[in-house]
Amino acid sequence: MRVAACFGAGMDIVEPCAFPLTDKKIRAAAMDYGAAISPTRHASWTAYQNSAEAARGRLVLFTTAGAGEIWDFDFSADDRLLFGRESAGVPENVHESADERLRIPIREGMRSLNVTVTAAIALAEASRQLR
Ligand SMILES: C[S@@+](CC[C@H](N)C(=O)[O-])C[C@H]1O[C@@H](n2cnc3c(N)ncnc32)[C@H](O)[C@@H]1O
Repeated sequence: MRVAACFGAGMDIVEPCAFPLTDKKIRAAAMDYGAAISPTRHASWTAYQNSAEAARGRLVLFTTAGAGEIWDFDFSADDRLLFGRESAGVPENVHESADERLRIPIREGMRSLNVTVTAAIALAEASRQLR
């Protein structure tokens, strides 16, 4: 939430979320950034896909199994950036729903970045391109 707030991005949370998020926990996690961002919650992937939030732009999934490197990708202002669970990434059907699948290259032998770091790198690169 802090990363999204700092980069001026909106935020959606699609259940099942890896973090046990109650409204109270969301407020606590947001600290004083809560005024700057108010995540929209979706009960399931299907609910998200049928929502107004999902009606525009490309769905750009960040995944260690990404076909393309983030550094070669041209971001658009209405792209929706999608990140997976800390434990297991995204399920196969979500992976297949994405319009684009991007990888942040990391050192060989390293499994993955954590989701917040991934989001920060992705939003920083998108902001750099669209500034
Ligand atoms: C800790 S990772 C999930 C690890 C999980 N075992 C997997 O293989 O997908 C959490 C999320 O961060 C993002 N992520 C982590 N490292 C990444 C990388 N190098 N490139 C693209 N996305 C990455 C993905 O969205 C991933 O679902």
